[in-house]
Amino acid sequence: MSRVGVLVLGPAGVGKSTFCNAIISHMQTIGRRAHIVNLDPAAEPSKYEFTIDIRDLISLEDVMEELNLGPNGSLVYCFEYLLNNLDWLDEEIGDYNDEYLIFDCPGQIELYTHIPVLPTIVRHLQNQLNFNLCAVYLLEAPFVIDTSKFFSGALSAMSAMILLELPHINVLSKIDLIKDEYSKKKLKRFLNPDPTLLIDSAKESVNPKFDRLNESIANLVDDFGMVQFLTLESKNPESVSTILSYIDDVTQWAEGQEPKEPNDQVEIDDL
Ligand SMILES: Nc1nc2c(ncn2[C@@H]2O[C@H](COP(=O)(O)OP(=O)(O)OP(=O)(O)O)[C@@H](O)[C@H]2O)c(=O)[nH]1
Repeated sequence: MSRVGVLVLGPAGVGKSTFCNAIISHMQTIGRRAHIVNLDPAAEPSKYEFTIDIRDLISLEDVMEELNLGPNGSLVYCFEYLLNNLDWLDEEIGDYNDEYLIFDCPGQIELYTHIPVLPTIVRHLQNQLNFNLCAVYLLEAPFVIDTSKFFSGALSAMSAMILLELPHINVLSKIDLIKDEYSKKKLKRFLNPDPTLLIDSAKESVNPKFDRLNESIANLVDDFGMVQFLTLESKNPESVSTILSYIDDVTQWAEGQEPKEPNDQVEIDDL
């Protein structure tokens, strides 16, 4: 018996729900069972039905209306409410065994970087419900092709990695939006870059007084192995399938397989 949970994380609008739908669709096609767990109390309707939906427990709209709070305060309230009612989640998850649960998380990254909501849920899923978990952290490819934005995105991914302490897969989403050769070339530098190249590239566009800071960040990101990104185009089944195979590996779904080196399969020239 094994339970696999995939936490899909990343800033607002990066393509988390689209990826959740794409992976469910792909798994259905190949005859595997998976379900979406919606952890966003403000979620829009999805193509696939949520098997478990936090909005059945509490919704952002109700909290804003009844407690007269703003959207951020209401979101924090919803999660504190969930943490006080984790038995609801236990009951909903019930007996889902031998299948994937894909957790579609809200885009407010402070929920995993500033307040310990997701770390608490993660420990609960691991310790009480025996989940094998991994985090898939999405960043938008068109956003990160500037070095300074890449640093900012990589640091936010690293922060989630350190806080959640889970096997972590970084993904650059919306790769189909990188069309011109110049941008493709720039993006290629970020898939598995040399820190020296990152530093040189930062020097091209950032005020020299930040050189030492950028150098430290590039080395830190490199030391943590954080600069390895897979690429995702949610409409492309092959791209979704590649990410699924990494998830299978890190969650040991497919036993006996050697873990792959991220980026081995990334062929930016094929874009
Ligand atoms: N071109 C392109 N657009 C995409 C891709 N994935 C998602 N989008 C678009 O990006 C927008 C946001 O996608 P969502 O899946 O709602 O993003 P999200 O991260 O779940 O958003 P929040 O729940 O608000 O944090 C939508 O208009 C999607 O159609 C992709 O691979 N390529």
